[in-house]
Parts: sequence; structure tokens; C-alpha cells
Amino acid sequence: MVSRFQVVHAVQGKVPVFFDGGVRRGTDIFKALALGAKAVLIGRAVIYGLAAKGELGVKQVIQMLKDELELTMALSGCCSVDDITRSHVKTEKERFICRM
Ligand SMILES: Cc1cc2nc3c(=O)[nH]c(=O)nc-3n(C[C@H](O)[C@H](O)[C@H](O)COP(=O)(O)O)c2cc1C
Repeated sequence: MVSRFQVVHAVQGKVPVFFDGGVRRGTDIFKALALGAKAVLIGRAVIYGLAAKGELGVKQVIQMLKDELELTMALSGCCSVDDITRSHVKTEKERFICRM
């Protein structure tokens, strides 16, 4: 089965990619950007916030995603989103080679 992250990787640099679906954490945004996505779209995460706490919940979800993305960027040595590159993520195959 091909994952959404693999699809982004496959078309990287050929067409602008908007990553849509399953974004729940800042690390998901980081990974999508690292694989070449120009933007990510968020559906249910903000709906969950809306259902739980209304407008405040939506703001909190967006702030949480922003905080998590910024933390991930800081831990990866990225000062801006333009600094996030393909080298910041590994495929399963690359991870396997690293373990050998
Ligand atoms: C309440 C709700 C309504 C949606 N309505 C539509 C729609 O009318 N047409 C459409 O193409 N996608 C619709 N979507 C899908 C979103 O555009 C988006 O693709 C999806 O929610 C992203 O995945 P995520 O929810 O995992 O973030 C809807 C999503 C939600 C949560």
C-alpha cells in the first residue's frame, strides 16, 4: 500500500502538492513539507476543536499545531519552513540501511 507521504515524495518538484488528510500533529506538517508539499490542509482536527470548545477550541488546535511544528523545526535545526528539506526525513528503506 502506498502512503500519502510516498505520494508527496513521488511528485516532488513536478507539481505543487497540497497535502490533505490525516494531519493531526505538527510533526505531520513537518514531514509533509520535508517531502515537498507546498501546504497542508486540515479538516477534522479543527472540527474536533470546534466541537469541544467552539471558537476557542479552533484557536487552540491551530496554536497546538503551530507550537508542535516550531518545536520540531527547532529540534531539526530549521529556522524557517524554507530550511525544511528532504534530508530531514527517511524512508523505511533508508532507516533499514542506517540500522545495518
Ligand atoms: C465536516 C467536513 C466536511 C467536509 N466536506 C467536504 C466536501 O463537501 N467536499 C470535499 O471534497 N471534502 C470535504 N471534506 C474533506 C476535507 O476537505 C478534507 O479533505 C479532509 O477533511 C482532510 O482530512 P482530515 O479531516 O483528516 O484533516 C469535509 C471534511 C469535513 C471534516
